[in-house]
Amino acid sequence: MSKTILVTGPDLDPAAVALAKEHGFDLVHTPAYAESAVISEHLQASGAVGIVSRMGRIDAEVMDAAPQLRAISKHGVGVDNIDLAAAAARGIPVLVASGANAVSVAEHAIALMLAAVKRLLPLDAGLRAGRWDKPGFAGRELDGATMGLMGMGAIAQATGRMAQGLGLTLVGFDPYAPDSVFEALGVTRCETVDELLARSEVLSLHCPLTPDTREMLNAESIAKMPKGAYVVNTARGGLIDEPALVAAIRSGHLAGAGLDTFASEPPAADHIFFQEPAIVLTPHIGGVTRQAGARVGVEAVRGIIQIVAGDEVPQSRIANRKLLADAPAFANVEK
Ligand SMILES: NC(=O)C1=CN([C@@H]2O[C@H](COP(=O)(O)OP(=O)(O)OC[C@H]3O[C@@H](n4cnc5c(N)ncnc54)[C@H](O)[C@@H]3O)[C@@H](O)[C@H]2O)C=CC1
Ligand SMILES: O=C(O)C(=O)COP(=O)(O)O
Repeated sequence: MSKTILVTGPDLDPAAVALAKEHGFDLVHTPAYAESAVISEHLQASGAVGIVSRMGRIDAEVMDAAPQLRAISKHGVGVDNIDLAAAAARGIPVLVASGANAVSVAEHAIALMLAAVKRLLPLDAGLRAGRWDKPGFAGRELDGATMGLMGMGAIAQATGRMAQGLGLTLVGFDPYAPDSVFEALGVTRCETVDELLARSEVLSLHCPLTPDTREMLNAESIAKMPKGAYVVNTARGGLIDEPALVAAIRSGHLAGAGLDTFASEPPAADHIFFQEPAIVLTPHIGGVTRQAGARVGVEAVRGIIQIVAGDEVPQSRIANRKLLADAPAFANVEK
């Protein structure tokens, strides 16, 4: 059996590369943001038994190009780019590195919030262009404001803790999280998304992108937020109807936004966000720190090594565990 792992995107952290090498695995790469057909070609040419998924879709077509494939490891958490059902139908576990990048992404959410609320980028740009934009400027304090957390998982919890340090009060919505998660952090549980929206002076998105959450923030739902509120999105761009967000800022209903992710990445050069100075933008970089990169890379590679070796992997790390349990025995894999 081949001992090759295909990474869809840039190099992994050196610690992950070393772990692969130690276990006799080679790492090969596709270009960043490769189309499915290009990923398929790389899988066939390399005979890879595992994929570390960073960029690009891993769909049924890709899996069918690689009957030798044993495991798919997300380089992180969000598996919206992977067809979980197609993987389960082929007996392929999809692994996630839960929590491994949570602190880095939470720090990024706080940075985006502060940059948007304190208008750091327009003020910096004005100063560099020779303006002293102090007369007439009125910022806002965050102490005492309410932050709404959409999703109460690892990143939301870390963001919430940091926001509490700045004096924000927390409310949250997560239909799947137990009360204990809210209670441990002192977060008021909202029973509906509408209640969350109505209470959020800063709304920070931390839920996965699914059919239920796609464009959950649109013209209608934004209208339910308080006037002058801010949106922070370090989760997935597809959670937001992007033109509706810009329209709400231009109408004065929202005061601004801090966004790390786009509905389509990388965005087109003329993306509507680039014309709106009240939006602070970063290129899906929240989890890209040396510290998180080491933890995530090692977890991602370790998961593939364990599956290939037939070792137990904690069920909580398998994103398609329920689908796998229901799937017929897989006949198409080289054991
Ligand atoms: N910007 C970046 O670099 C990164 C972005 N992400 C994104 O952040 C998301 C959250 O990551 P984690 O907190 O680590 O994941 P997590 O799995 O710990 O938490 C996600 C939470 O969302 C909840 N949820 C699911 N459906 C929901 C719904 N319809 N409404 C409200 N809540 C819902 C789940 O119950 C869970 O508690 C990921 O799905 C990913 O898309 C993750 C890591 C890096
Ligand atoms: O964990 C996630 O879902 C991510 O978005 C991580 O992205 P990355 O592979 O660190 O560029």
